[in-house]
Amino acid sequence: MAESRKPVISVHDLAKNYGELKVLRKIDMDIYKGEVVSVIGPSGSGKSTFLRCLNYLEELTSGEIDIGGVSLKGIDEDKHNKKLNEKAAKVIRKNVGMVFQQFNLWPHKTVLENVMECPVQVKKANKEETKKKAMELLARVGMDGKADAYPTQLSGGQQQRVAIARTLAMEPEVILFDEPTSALDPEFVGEVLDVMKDLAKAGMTMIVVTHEMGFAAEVANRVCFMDGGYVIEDGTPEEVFKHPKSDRAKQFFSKILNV
Ligand SMILES: Nc1ncnc2c1ncn2[C@@H]1O[C@H](COP(=O)(O)OP(=O)(O)OP(=O)(O)O)[C@@H](O)[C@H]1O
Repeated sequence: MAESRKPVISVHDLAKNYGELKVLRKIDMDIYKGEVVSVIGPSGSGKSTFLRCLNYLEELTSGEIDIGGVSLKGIDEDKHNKKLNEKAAKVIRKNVGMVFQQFNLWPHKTVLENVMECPVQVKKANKEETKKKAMELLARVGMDGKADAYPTQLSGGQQQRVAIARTLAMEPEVILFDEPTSALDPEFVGEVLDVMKDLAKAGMTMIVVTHEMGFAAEVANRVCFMDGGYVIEDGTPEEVFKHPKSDRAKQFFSKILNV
């Protein structure tokens, strides 16, 4: 049992500065297999920066992130950590997928090619097998009928579902979602959330920066409320939404939940 409680991601004393601006101040967090963590908080509180540090899209100023035994370390402690981080990131990115607000599909590749690209190029996987698997993943997100379409021929919701299939194609252990529905017209939000709900049900470990309080309340089993570069609430949706300890969270929820 002890083995299963080993965190998938362990964040210790993480800080991130942009010059003088202290964006993340001191983050300590362990994330376990199968957890669906919603990261919420006011604009500018550091949510996206935190997520981006987890797969080294941002350099860490200080502190440490451990993912599956591979570490990223702050460069304030030792400048040489930058080189080590770059090496570590190559391993980490194979285990940690990311879904972006703006989908980031390759515009000149078809839907199927988008999903096949990383396994074939990065993992050097067999093309025929990858194609079969890519079609299964497209079916899983309801996009197998559009395998030969190009991204510009799709709605935002459809593009985001393809982006999720593309991420799944790398068989990640964890998926990071950075405001995956924020760029969508309201009518397409539900279809993307439904795919994310299915992933959560299937046991995928997910960290989701979102303004969708409904998703956070219904699907997440853990909610982290960030403010000013700190995680100031961390608990079940019930605990954080209904019984926040901090005045800052109480204020924030009373505004957005209209209570
Ligand atoms: N590359 C950068 N260079 C300088 N400052 C940055 C950079 N990226 C983010 N910031 C600043 O860091 C702070 C936190 O940004 P971040 O995007 O992490 O916040 P957020 O909580 O995700 O906000 P939002 O909900 O509006 O997306 C903001 O003040 C932002 O302007």
